[in-house]
Amino acid sequence: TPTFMMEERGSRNPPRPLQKQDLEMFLKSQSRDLLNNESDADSKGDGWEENKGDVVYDEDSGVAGALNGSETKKLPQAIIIGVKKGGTRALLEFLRLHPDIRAVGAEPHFFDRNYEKGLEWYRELMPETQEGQLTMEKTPSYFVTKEVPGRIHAMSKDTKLIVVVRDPHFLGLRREVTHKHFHFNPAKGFPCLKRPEGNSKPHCLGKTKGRTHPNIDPDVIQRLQDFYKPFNKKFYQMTGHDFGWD
Ligand SMILES: Nc1ncnc2c1ncn2[C@@H]1O[C@H](COP(=O)(O)OS(=O)(=O)O)[C@@H](OP(=O)(O)O)[C@H]1O
Repeated sequence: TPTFMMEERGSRNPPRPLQKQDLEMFLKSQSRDLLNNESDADSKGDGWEENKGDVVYDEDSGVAGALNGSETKKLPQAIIIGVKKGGTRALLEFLRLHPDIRAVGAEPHFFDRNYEKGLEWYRELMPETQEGQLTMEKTPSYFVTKEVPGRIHAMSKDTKLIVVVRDPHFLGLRREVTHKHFHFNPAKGFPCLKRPEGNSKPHCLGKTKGRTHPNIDPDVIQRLQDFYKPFNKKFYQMTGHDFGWD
């Protein structure tokens, strides 16, 4: 992953404050990672690009655009912090169908990799919102970074942290996303996003979602189950729910 630097290595120039073009350059340099590898062929040309483009490149993202009177950029009130490969992209994309949710399509990695850039840098990444709209982001690696909980708490103790394990916890939103927004894709084996209005094809996210899994040696599976058993048990106790994973 390319590293974004404010000061060139070996440069004699002193570090300078973050500028708008720095942010744009950073976003472009990180776009594969930020877009969660969603630049795959099967997410192109299906009429859904604006979902992510809106974040990174559009005027509407606020990265290049000016705010009008009623819109502001807010720090996120809810963050999907993990788990990696838990379906976090799908959850965010389905949540974004709701008109009261605005989200960064890319993964900002603020609380793990970019923390030193500061909260204003982070806020600047956020989409503009109107009153009543929730701001969200998802970076699943937050879940495995020990500094993250303290850092999020320091930003706001009210931020909701969402962890996808199986049934996602929703956010007290009115019922807007319904069965009409889901289209089951048998090849992928999961539901894809659908816009009930218009004729756009269902959007199944990128090639990295719904990959063929290799066959795993049963001994390895057994070892993994044995290893995770005590952690799962603790997790069931914490959540008050036996997920039956072992
Ligand atoms: N509805 C829907 N849409 C898209 N993807 C879905 C969905 N449901 C589950 N999955 C599976 O979720 C896996 C990817 O999880 P993440 O998006 O959290 O991955 S990542 O950590 O951000 O890279 C990825 O799993 P694998 O394909 O096994 O890697 C997806 O197949």
